[in-house]
Amino acid sequence: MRWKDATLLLLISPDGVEEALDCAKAAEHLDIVDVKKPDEGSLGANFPWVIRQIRDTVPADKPVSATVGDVPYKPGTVAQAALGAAVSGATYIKVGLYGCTTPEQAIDVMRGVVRAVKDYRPDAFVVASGYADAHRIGCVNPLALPDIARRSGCDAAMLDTAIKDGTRLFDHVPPDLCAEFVRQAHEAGLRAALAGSVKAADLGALTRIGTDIVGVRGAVCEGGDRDTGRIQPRLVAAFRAEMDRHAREHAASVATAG
Ligand SMILES: O=C[C@H](O)COP(=O)(O)O
Repeated sequence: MRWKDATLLLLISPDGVEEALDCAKAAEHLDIVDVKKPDEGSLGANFPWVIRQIRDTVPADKPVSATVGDVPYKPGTVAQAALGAAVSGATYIKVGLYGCTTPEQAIDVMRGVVRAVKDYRPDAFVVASGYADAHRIGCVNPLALPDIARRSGCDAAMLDTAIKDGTRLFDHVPPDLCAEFVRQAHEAGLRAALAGSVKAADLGALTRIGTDIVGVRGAVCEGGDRDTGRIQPRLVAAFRAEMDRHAREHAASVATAG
C-alpha cells in the first residue's frame, strides 16, 4: 500500500469470515482488514484457513492483517506462527508481546518474526504491539515499544489494551504520552498504530498527535460491544466520516497556524 503521509488509516478487526463480508461491504471506508479471534485474547490469533478465506473475501486492494496472538516469550514458536500468517495471505503481521517482561525479550521475539516473515515476503509489514495496560498484566512498558520495534527491524509500533473491560487506551496512556509514543516511533522511521476500545470521541486527539493507524472493533460493532455485537457497515462508514472530519479540521488549524 502506498502511504500518504499525515493520513490516519483505519484498521478494522473482524472475528471471522462473516464479519469480513460486512467489512467488504464497507471497504471504501476502511484501509486494512485485521483478522483476529477475540475469544482467544485481545490480539487472539485466528486459524490459517480463516485468514485465507478473508483474503479471498475482501477487495484485493485492501491489505489483510493478521494477529499472531498475545504471545509468550518463545521466539521460535512465535516466528513460526508469524510465518503461518504470512503464508496464509496476511501482509500485515501483528504480534502482541504479552509474555515479554523486558525489552530484550521483546526484541528477541520480534527479530525472529521479522526474519521469518520477510524471508518469505520482503514487502510484508511487521507490527510489534504492546499493551497500554501493561501494568495490569506485567508485560513490557508501552513506551518501550518504538525502540523495540526499531531494534528488531519492524515497520510499526502499536499499542492496544490487553484487558477489554471497558477501559480505553487513554485511560492507561493519556494523550500526551501517546503523543510521545508517536513521536518516538516517527523518529525511528516507524509507523505508529494505536488501539484499545477507541471511540469516535478519541479521534480528535489521535489525529492531532499524528497517529498513522487507528485500530478498532468495539466502536464499529452493534451496541458498541466487541464480544456480542457484530461489525456494522454503517458504523464503519460513520466512524470514517468522523475521521475525515477531524482530518479536515486539523489540516485547517495547521494551515491557520502556519
Ligand atoms: O486492533 C484493534 C483491536 O481490534 C481493537 O479492538 P477494540 O476497539 O474493541 O478495543
